[in-house]
Amino acid sequence: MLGRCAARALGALRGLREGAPPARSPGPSRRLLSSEKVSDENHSLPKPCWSKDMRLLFDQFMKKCEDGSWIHLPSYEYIATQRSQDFPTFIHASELINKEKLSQGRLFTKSFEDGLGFEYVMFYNDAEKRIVCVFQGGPHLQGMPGFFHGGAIATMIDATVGMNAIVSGGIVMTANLNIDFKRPIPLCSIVLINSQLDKIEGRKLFVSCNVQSVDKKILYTEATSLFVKLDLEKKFD
Ligand SMILES: CCCCCCCCCCCCCCCC(=O)SCCNC(=O)CCNC(=O)[C@H](O)C(C)(C)COP(=O)(O)OP(=O)(O)OC[C@H]1O[C@@H](n2cnc3c(N)ncnc32)[C@H](O)[C@@H]1OP(=O)(O)O
Repeated sequence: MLGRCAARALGALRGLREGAPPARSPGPSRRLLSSEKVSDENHSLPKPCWSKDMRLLFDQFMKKCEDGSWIHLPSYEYIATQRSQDFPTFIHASELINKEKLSQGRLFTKSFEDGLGFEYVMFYNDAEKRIVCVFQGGPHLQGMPGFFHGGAIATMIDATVGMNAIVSGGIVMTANLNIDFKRPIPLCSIVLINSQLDKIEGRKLFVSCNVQSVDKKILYTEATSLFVKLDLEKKFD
């Protein structure tokens, strides 16, 4: 059975609608703060740009979801801020945030054309409080020729441990992220990001992770992180 936090966070990720379809859906466009129309497409479903191996891993994890021990997490390009009722103070009280610009906000990892940047899908195990992210990085994530940029790896790590913290604890922000880059990751390869919630102390959530090759023979990266649950009474300005 999912914990309350996880269920709420998952509900938020699904558009804050109980029972909203997690599947790819051509459904109605969302209306953000401006009149701009945006897509409701769930990007965590197979696309033509996914490699055969990525698709295979997706199918394997979807199989694990059948008994309910794993959950396939949806992901969207846009977070409709007026629906993010869990952090109204944080989003709406700050005079620093230009509402028109906010309406154009787009999740960083979803701002590349299909196949060129971050292609990924995450699976969550509530009993073990962990997430596995299957990540296929595209050619526009290059750093040293032939390898992924360290910032791109850090981004995917932050997204994965961040999601682990959100589904485990609610609305959090990254306070600290330590990364050991042990081996360069070949450009366009597929890797597994294994994230684990280690402990919760008050508002602090400690999450660790590693990045491995699909056959688990190569340990590319290790990381530890601290997420702090937002104090919704505080103003960030
Ligand atoms: C509706 C749902 C929608 C969901 C939608 C999902 C969308 C899909 C998202 C995918 C996932 C993306 C994940 C990306 C996540 C980011 O990228 S977040 C962006 C980067 N992070 C930031 O910009 C955060 C900037 N920092 C801050 O705003 C504030 O420092 C924080 C982190 C909120 C903490 O501030 P605060 O609430 O005032 O906390 P504070 O009282 O100072 O400290 C609380 C405790 O934490 C400790 N602490 C704080 N900072 C540190 C630190 N750096 N080191 C060690 N200890 C620390 C303090 O010592 C204190 O400890 P105790 O005394 O309680 O033992």
